[in-house]
Amino acid sequence: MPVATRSRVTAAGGCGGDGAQAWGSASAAPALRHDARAPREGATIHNHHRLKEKLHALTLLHEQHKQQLAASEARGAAARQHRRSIRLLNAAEIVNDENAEGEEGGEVAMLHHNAFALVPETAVLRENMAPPQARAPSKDSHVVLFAPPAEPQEKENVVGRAGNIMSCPIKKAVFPALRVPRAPPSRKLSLGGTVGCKLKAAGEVGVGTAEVAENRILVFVRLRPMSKKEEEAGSTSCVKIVNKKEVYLTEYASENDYLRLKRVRGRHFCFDSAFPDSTTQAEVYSTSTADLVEGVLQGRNGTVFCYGATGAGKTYTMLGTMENPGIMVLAIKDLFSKVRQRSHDGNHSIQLSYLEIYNETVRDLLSPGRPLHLREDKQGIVAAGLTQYRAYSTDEVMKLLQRGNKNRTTEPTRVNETSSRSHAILQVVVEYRSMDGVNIVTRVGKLSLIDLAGSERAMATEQRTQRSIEGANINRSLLTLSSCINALVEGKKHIPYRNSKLTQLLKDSLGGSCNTVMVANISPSNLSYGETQNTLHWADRAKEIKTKAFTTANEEVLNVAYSETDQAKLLLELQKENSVLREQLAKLQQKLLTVQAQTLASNTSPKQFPVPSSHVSTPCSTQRKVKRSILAGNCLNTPDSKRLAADNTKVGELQRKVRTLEAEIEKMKKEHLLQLKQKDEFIRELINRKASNNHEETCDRRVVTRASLRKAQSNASAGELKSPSHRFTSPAPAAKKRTFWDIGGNSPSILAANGRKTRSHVATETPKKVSSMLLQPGFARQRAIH
Ligand SMILES: Nc1ncnc2c1ncn2[C@@H]1O[C@H](COP(=O)(O)OP(=O)(O)OP(=O)(O)O)[C@@H](O)[C@H]1O
Repeated sequence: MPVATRSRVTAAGGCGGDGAQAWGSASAAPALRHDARAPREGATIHNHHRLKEKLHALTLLHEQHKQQLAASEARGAAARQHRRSIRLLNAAEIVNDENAEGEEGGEVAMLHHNAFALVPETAVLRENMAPPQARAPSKDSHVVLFAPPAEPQEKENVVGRAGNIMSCPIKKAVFPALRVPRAPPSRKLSLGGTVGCKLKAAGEVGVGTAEVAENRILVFVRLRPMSKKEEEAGSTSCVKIVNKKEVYLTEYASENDYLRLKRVRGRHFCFDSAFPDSTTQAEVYSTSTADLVEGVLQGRNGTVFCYGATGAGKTYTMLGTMENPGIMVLAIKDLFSKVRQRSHDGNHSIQLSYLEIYNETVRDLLSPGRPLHLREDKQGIVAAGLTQYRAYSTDEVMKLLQRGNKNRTTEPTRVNETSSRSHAILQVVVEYRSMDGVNIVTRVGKLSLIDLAGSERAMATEQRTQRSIEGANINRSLLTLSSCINALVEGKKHIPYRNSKLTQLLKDSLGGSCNTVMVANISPSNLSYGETQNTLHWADRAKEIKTKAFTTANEEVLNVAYSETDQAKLLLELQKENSVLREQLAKLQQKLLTVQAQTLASNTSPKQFPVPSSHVSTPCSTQRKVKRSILAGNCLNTPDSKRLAADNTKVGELQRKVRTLEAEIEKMKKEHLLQLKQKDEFIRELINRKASNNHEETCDRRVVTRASLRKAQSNASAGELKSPSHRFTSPAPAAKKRTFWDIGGNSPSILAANGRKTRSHVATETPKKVSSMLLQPGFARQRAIH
């Protein structure tokens, strides 16, 4: 962070002097108290003298002690070994070193403890001198020797407020020279492994499920391995993960700095968890994020953000590589597997969006285009027009992530070849619906996974112009982040969220109802000491941020009586009625055809009779002529003519009947068409109502069609998250909601004109150089750490 840390440093060499004072005063205290009780008159000079004598005696005693030590060292120091082992035992008790450090770590710890163990003896007489054990570490081994920590009067990071334990409230315990920072109080709504016990299983959380608890941001620190570049530059390790919670930062004076030579400065920090460089991605995920994913499934919002200097390992932690996927990938996998396990008790839908904040503009990474605007609505701060994808499988999400990462702005810096110059936020919204008797239970949880841009100072990037602007903007947002953290810690009423886009989007995570985790990434190199110190300082501050007690799940219960189910039923009934009407219409049409066929047949039948040729042209002419002949009275009363007349009458009747039927069918047709039209309109209206309800309630902008309804119903009946095959192949066009921003915004020329580079640009420009998994089917940049 741009704000300099108030470094509370301790000088190892100085500890001797301080130790001597402390020791001397501690020993002399009873005498002083005794003297104070003595009568004042005539005793002052005498007391002073006695005191001087005592001090002298004590000094002598320690001289002897020192000589004894030297002698015992020469003789093999059997007795001292015994004493030391006792002290080590004591020290181990105090440190409460819970972790089972490896063989190597154990060795370092021993050296550490030995250094502390000998301090009282050596420190007394050698003011401002480092104890013999606190020599400079070898470059090859990267073993850090720890000097005794500072005395209490040197601490500035003491307990601030009740309950807020700062990083270094090191207490003098059994062994006076060793002070151990107390672990931060565990979050009451504990997410560290106990969430499963505290939170009810999915489906059991009812409305207003309450846990009266206070919440605070959990802070983890992750140390990355030393990079090849750093090794080549001859850097040494300045960070030590002492145990599962403690980090010790050491600053070595340069060889030319005679004033501070041998005065090794150090500082202890304590976090919810500290990950050494050997920690796997899975370990980081399970400790930091797994419980948040569980919470999201139960309707609680969760945020994880990685903070640290450029090249400290933020993107590695968040995205990882193909071989070692990071938090984002592991969280998505976990989410889908959990949803699958619970598919029997409801319907889950997963939607995601991916955006970046670059130079104070918000961009959609999945559908790049024009900048998005932030606005506040019921759900909090949202980016208007951001694409929300409905995802059905992990593979689909992976593809979306890869696509988004290619669009992310990157640039090489001095420290990191493919440095992310923007803050990236992946948001996953999980919606759960189930029927509970007559009620529909809806639960919505949002998981935000954030990879922040490097918090380096301008020097670290060694760039001018564009990089300087970027740096200024990155720093602006991170400065605002630090201001917000400060304001939240100090309990101020006004929190300056609006000062940057990043803090606006993080508003919920920092000060809202959200389970928030911060992963502070640090480099071990002493060349990055300043950045590491800053990162640890802000991580330490962030520990104190209290988020609102998040006791109730984002859950809603809808009465089925007048709800979606009712509408769905009505729709079904109407559809049924429609199909019945259609059937009726088809039958009538069939009937009409039959009648017409009969008519035709009857019309043609007179041909079979021996009719005078003049009468046999067409049925109509026949009829006319017959009529005429009858009217004229010139008709012969023959059997043939009688039959003809009867046939004609029959035909006439049939024709009338046909005409009546035709008219009737036409009428029915019209009526049915009208009815169908009305019903279609009604259905459309219902659908619109339903869609607007959905939009208001869940911001689900899908357009519901009868087909989708049927699909949803069948999915619900199957009781699992189904994945239509077309969604696997190309989810993007189908799921895309935002069309406005697409107009001309995605052109590479526009991006180039903006002076912004994305990973896809990097991929096209320098295909050989890029070993990044982000640019290939993978996730994060891959750079060898040797
Ligand atoms: N824990 C780790 N184990 C192995 N390699 C790591 C680890 N952390 C980081 N690295 C490597 O260090 C390099 C820099 O890491 P990364 O890109 O994640 O840094 P960053 O903090 O995101 O930097 P920037 O802010 O500039 O984007 C990468 O090559 C990455 O693979």
